Amino acid sequence: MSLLQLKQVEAYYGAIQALRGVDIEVNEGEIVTLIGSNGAGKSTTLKSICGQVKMKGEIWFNGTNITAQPPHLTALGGIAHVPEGRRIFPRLTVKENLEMGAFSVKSKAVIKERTEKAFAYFPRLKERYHQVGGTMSGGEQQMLAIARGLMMGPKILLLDEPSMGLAPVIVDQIFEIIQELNETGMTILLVEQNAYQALQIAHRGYVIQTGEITLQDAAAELLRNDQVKEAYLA
Ligand SMILES: Nc1ncnc2c1ncn2[C@@H]1O[C@H](COP(=O)(O)OP(=O)(O)OP(=O)(O)O)[C@@H](O)[C@H]1O
Repeated sequence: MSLLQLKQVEAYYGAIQALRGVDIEVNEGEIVTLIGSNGAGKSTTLKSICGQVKMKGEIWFNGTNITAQPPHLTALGGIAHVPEGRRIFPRLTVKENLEMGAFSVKSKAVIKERTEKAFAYFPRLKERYHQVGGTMSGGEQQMLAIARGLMMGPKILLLDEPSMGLAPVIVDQIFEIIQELNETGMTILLVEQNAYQALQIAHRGYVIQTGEITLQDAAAELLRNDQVKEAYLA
């Protein structure tokens, strides 16, 4: 069943058009990856889902038209956006960051349960529970950013370049956790420049070039595709 659907999405920064007729569908239970080079429009695609950019076209989520819905409502509605660059609260502890992620959750029991669940995926964060976020390593901060996204109990995770700037061994860990999250039921839209690794864990993928989707296929097919190999896997 289709959980998220972008229909003919166009996005603009003032006079600059960043997306042109983007159609993307994410089914429940899938990892879908959106790959493309610098400036192709990957982050803008996620921003358009979360109401952070001026757009035309339609966005449907879980049977509801959420086009241009403001970001806090998208979050409340079950979409967790983990933006590029690990934007955690650097002066707050791991605990406080996670609590901020659950901003609308009133029940302490639910917050506790979700924190425990997050620790099951990210044991490192449990060890760092009272540490100030900004003093942790890049990989730990990325883990915290994802864990914070989980605190609202979302139906889908939108991940913007979780591998950016991290050492290869840490990237492997992050991708493993993404796969685990998916195997335990989370639907994921993964934006990546690291096409090879993203396609390894994804079910399907889309290629975006200067704001347009130029290819879409099963991830395994994209890994074999000559154009993809030449442009993104070299
Ligand atoms: N705030 C902004 N103002 C003006 N133009 C912007 C803005 N943000 C992005 N753009 C432009 O929109 C286009 C798409 O950018 P976007 O950030 O979505 O690309 P991306 O594929 O995510 O690449 P990157 O990995 O570099 O973030 C680019 O041409 C970029 O220069």
